[in-house]
Amino acid sequence: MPWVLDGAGARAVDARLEAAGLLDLTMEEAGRAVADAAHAAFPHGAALLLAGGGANGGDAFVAARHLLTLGREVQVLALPSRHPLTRLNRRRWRAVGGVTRALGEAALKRAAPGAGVIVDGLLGTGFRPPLRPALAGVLAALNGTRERGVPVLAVDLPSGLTDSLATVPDGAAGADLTVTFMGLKPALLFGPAAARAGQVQLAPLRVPGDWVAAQALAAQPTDAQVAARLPVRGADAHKGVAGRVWIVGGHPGTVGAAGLAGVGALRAGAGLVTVHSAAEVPLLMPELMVHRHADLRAALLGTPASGRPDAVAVGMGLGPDAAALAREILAWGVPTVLDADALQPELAGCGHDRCVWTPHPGEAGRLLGCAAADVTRDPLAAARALHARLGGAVVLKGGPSVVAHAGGLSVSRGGHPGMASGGMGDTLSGVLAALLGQRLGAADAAVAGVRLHARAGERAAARHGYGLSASDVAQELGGAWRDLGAAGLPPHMHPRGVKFP
Ligand SMILES: NC(=O)C1=CN([C@@H]2O[C@H](COP(=O)(O)OP(=O)(O)OC[C@H]3O[C@@H](n4cnc5c(N)ncnc54)[C@H](O)[C@@H]3O)[C@@H](O)[C@H]2O)[C@H](O)CC1
Repeated sequence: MPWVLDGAGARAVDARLEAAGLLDLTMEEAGRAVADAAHAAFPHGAALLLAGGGANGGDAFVAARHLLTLGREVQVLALPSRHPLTRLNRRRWRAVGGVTRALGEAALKRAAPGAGVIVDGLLGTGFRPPLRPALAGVLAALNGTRERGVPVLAVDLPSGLTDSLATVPDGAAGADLTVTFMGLKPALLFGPAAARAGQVQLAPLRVPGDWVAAQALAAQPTDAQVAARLPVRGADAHKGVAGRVWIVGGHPGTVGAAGLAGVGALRAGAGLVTVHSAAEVPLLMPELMVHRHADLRAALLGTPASGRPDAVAVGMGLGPDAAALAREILAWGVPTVLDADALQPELAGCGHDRCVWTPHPGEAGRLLGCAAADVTRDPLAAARALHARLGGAVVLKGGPSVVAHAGGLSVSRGGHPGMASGGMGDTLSGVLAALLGQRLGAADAAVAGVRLHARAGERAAARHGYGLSASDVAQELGGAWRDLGAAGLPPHMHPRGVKFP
């Protein structure tokens, strides 16, 4: 299981490693992983390693030693070594004949132009902004060299990024490849910080798995683990057992939202999908049942309990009265997806444990009473706060999306930037409602639905290129299901029982 781990979590694991006398071995393994990655990705020319005073610099000294044994020409520029293991590995570097010169802006500018790769081991999880002026010039020179075409490999995270945040502090370095240890740092997953890190490789290191799991902020389930959450359908299934789903949405001007949610639900396996709207919703698929109601509220609330669906998605393009209608639907107690106009602060406390709430950062800010920028700065904290307020499962949409539920946080993998287009969230709501209708709990539906949708987006991008429509993505949902490895498996072979948060 790949974990998401911030600097505080990594330090807690380090403390256990140190108490066990293993921290030196862990740094050796970390530095060796850096050397192997640098040699594989940038096999030509001299390697120039930049070592800071902390343990991040210690990793760089270890990497220098291993690059030498791999036959590379190696230069090291270093700040004074403060961490005991950094001093130890600096001595070991000298013991194998390595030379260390003092790092400064001028020394870097002299050494960098001929390098085949620069390894940035200046600042890792121990960095606290703002950047001190003495290092600002060094990082500016590093960025300038990279812009002129010399590739940079960052150790753990690019120097000057804050491990747990998606924002980029002034003066931070960029990298082409980042080799990170034990767990993915949030900065490597979200927003502009992630864009600075280039390609990310996780070196889990041979640390007891439960030590890392105990400190992890979130999980990033594999596709096999996601597949284990998808519903299993017997060979004798019929539409009545595959879930009756209602889509409640649409308003003059936003009728497509409800139709797209309906398509998402059908493509994610719902047995019967009915769209209820106060407006004329286009019939995007003839298999959808579309009802226009002069009085939507009266029509829905007049339904006897026996006629209620197995799952509802409410809010997509629903318009100004969405919160009142959503409140009454929530009182039914049926599994419910709340999206778009139904994501209103006054509904906090009205939900139940079979609800999935699907805000994007703007809607999340509205629910939390903060700016969208506060949400995108620390999406894990925002998702946790939303779950504390709303319960059930929360899908904080983004690239990647975060799912918060009673078992913890889960970060989705994959997707495609072309999915940033109108209607994509409506389709997701339909997918989630379909999974709830097929008897998945809120957490399973949220984790599996988000990955299914992201995988469909990857497939749509492969087929259509960059600009993707929600309809393109919906068409790929069946293939995405198959890609995840779940469809067609008979129940006794289905990989259920894999537990993860
Ligand atoms: N558990 C693991 O994942 C392992 C990680 N390792 C590496 O250890 C670093 C973290 O090491 P630490 O000594 O705690 O901190 P850093 O080396 O990142 O930074 C300390 C260094 O930075 C200076 N500094 C702090 N803030 C600023 C600032 N604003 N401006 C300038 N300089 C600053 C500070 O003075 C120190 O000198 C982790 O990232 C991994 O690379 C280990 O290898 C073991 C396993």
